[in-house]
Amino acid sequence: MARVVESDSGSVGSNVLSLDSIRESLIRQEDTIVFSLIERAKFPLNSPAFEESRCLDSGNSSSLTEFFVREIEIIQAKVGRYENPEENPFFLENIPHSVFPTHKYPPTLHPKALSVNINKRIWDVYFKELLPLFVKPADDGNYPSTAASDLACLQALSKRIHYGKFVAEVKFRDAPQDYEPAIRAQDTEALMKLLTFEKVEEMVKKRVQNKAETFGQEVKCNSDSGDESEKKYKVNPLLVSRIYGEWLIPLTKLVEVEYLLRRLD
Ligand SMILES: O=C(O)C(=O)C[C@]1(C(=O)O)C=C[C@@H](O)C=C1
Repeated sequence: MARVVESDSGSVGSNVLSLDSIRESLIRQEDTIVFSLIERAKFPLNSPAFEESRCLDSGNSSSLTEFFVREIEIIQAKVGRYENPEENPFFLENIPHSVFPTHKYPPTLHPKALSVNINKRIWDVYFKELLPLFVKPADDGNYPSTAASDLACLQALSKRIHYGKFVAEVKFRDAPQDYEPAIRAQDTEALMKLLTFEKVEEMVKKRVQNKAETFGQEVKCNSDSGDESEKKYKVNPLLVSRIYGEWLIPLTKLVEVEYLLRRLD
């Protein structure tokens, strides 16, 4: 098995995969996710930005955040973002082709991978369930910066969750004899059982808690580190662990199952 070319951004650049290399990438992505949550916590909820249709463009009814994400995705598509199988747009329907020659990514995934996109669900989960947990319930009117921060979170979460396609592919290649019967039977429960490693999940949750403690602690100017119990964090580390345990890991597993169900098509 397993020669893997991995870039510093933690992305997979070869069609030869291993579970270790994929997990390394997920670990690197934790940094991006934890930092993006910490950055978002600078702003209050600012719910009118994503709840109210405020667009003044004729014939266009969308929230400021939706408008912002759509427009940014268009420009990012034009420079080739979505040629990369690790990236999945939120607004698929208006994604243009790249206007530059693009890198030819090795065809690592089954072609049906393209049809696995749960960004609508991620959008709803993020705004309705996650965001209210870690930002102040207030409105300071600073919607453009808030929307930019939301986009950073959404893209980091979406990439992590859709990485489930790569995890599933490598698990399938490592043990096709185990996965094929469950895929042929379209047995989601059996697939879920096969791909679950509870010990790994526990490690992930503990590690992201540690990262949130390390990256998000308030740094004092004197060398006296003081009483541990007085330490303050920009985002509650236990909450970051919970976000992984209750949302990110289950959604990643959902993507794994959805991908596997199509793997023999
Ligand atoms: O590392 C794996 O094997 C994965 O499938 C990823 C992941 C996760 O989301 O972190 C999901 C399912 C496993 O139970 C363990 C971890």
